[in-house]
Amino acid sequence: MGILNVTPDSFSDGGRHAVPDDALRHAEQMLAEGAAIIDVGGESTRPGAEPVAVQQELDRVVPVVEALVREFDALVSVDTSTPEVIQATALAGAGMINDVRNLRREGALSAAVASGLPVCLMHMLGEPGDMQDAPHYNRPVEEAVADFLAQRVTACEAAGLRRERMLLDPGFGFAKTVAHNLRLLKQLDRLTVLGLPLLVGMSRKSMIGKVLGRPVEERLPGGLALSALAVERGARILRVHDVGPHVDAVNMTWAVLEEDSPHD
Ligand SMILES: Nc1nc2[nH]c(S[C@@H](C(=O)O)c3ccccc3)nc2c(=O)[nH]1
Repeated sequence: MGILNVTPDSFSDGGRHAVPDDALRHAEQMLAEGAAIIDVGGESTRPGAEPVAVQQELDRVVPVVEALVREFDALVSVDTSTPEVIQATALAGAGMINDVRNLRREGALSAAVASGLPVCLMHMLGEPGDMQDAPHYNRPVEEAVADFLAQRVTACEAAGLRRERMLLDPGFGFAKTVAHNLRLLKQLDRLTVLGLPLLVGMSRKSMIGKVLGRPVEERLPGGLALSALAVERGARILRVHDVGPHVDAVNMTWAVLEEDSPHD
């Protein structure tokens, strides 16, 4: 899953129905490098960011989804928590909803159910603005995350979302310390018991920066190690910036995991 950030300053004419060519070129590059999914999102998850106005998010995201579906026939995932954006992008041909707030916004869950699209349910406590204020769990974090996700699956199922339309994501970096993130990856296989595909997003995140002391532009080697470990422990979708290198890391990991010739 290649990350496509569509921020207001990437538009030439203030964002009114313009599709930034650099967004399309970036998506084309990621698809050429082997991305199966393009994740289109505004900056709604940046900690402390002021909430984006609905119309502004629509103007920013819908034209890009339309262009990606038209130009590349790619599976387009939409990174949004806004019901109107879920509805509009589903109509525009989006193939998946990626809401880091777990459809908790008023109307989001019903919009997701009505869209019939697959939904990624991700663990996060609180909101991006305050989630990193000394996150604390009074039990092993992987148990807290597994229980949270199991509860979200049940709640979404009760609202009409079919289980085979759900993906799970432990939410690396959301309301977690570095130790929480490392332990969550070490125990990632425990989430596979829920029987749903796992999506993970660790690319360029501070968990890499804090362990290796690397700035965000030098975190690819650390990220590749995490991708290999995540696949080995059951992840099936990796949300990344540098698609090509992660495709190689995943293919290398699969070559090892699938090797089963007992002898030459
Ligand atoms: N499903 C899924 N969606 C995601 N969206 C993101 S935004 C994140 C980033 O660093 O990319 C981020 C976090 C905080 C501020 C800015 C950007 N992370 C994930 C993830 O881990 N899983």
